[in-house]
Amino acid sequence: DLQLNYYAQSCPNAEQIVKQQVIKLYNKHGNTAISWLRNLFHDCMVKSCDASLLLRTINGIESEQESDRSFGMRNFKYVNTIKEALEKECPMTVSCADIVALSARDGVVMLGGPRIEMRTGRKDSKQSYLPEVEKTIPNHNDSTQSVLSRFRSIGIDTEGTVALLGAHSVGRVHCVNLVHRLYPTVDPTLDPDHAEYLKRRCPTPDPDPKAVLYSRNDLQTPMILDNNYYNNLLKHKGLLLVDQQLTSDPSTSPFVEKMAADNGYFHDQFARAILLLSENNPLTEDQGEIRKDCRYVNGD
Ligand code: HEM
Ligand SMILES: [Ca+2]
Ligand SMILES: [Ca+2]
Repeated sequence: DLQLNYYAQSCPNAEQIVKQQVIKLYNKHGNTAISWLRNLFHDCMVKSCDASLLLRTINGIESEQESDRSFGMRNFKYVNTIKEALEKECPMTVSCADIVALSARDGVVMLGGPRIEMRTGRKDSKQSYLPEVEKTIPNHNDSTQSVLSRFRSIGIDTEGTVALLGAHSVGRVHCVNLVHRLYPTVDPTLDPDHAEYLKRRCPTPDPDPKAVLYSRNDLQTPMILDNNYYNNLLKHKGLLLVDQQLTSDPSTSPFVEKMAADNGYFHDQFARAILLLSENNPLTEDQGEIRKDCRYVNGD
């Protein structure tokens, strides 16, 4: 079972080492902290927080990273940096799944978000579940009700789901995920001035998917996990349809308004929901393994 400080005996410095690495990486590449947060969502939502996301395509394994839903994910190579630091101190002891969880927790702190007390003891999967990704991770233009039902299926309520989408207070969106709101006509739920700005960022209706054209989610505080996301939604400056629609669905709009007015309330709800997400269906003792390299299952 998951417990606080699971590695107290087996690797007493484990959590400290993850934190040190997250800080070091943040100081070199600030956006690694953003990646750790998105990794938690994409790993924990698919089956379990089991590092299934981190496996590469090889030997019959089809990586979840190859799904369209994983578009834009970055910095996977720096997970290995964290793992290597742990292997040096305690070989084969700390799971990649716990690295996903703890790095997200520490990344959130670097981004000015809440401190979250997380339990550990997750095991790593022996599979990556590529076909499951589209069944569990919503698409950027799904309806609010379909998004809510996916989160509800892993025990996260409406308030928690609205808070989790506040992760889009940091990071970026590539033009391929935006242009349908700009061309041929501008989505009427998008602020016209913001639409002009986005058209300058994304000048053509069919961007090359390999091109790096993108816009930042939150122009005011792009690197801070704050409630400015909700203020942007109220100003019709949400980038994805799933973002903007939170203001028009009567089941979510009251929470958007409350979170826009109160950053402390947003942080409390965000912390609560991240905890639920991070404890979705963990693998226990005999169901998984501790990978030596987060990219590959252990060889025999
Ligand atoms: C309805 C649910 C969600 C959908 C459809 C969704 C979709 C997306 C899309 C399309 C992008 C932009 C990818 C790109 O173009 O590069 C993105 C970025 C991001 N998402 Fe979500 N997301 C959802 C929920 C979440 C949740 C729950 C979290 C974390 C708790 C999260 C964290 C992030 C982060 C941090 C980024 C920025 C990544 C970066 O800049 O590298 N998202 N999301
Ligand atoms: Ca997983
Ligand atoms: Ca922000």
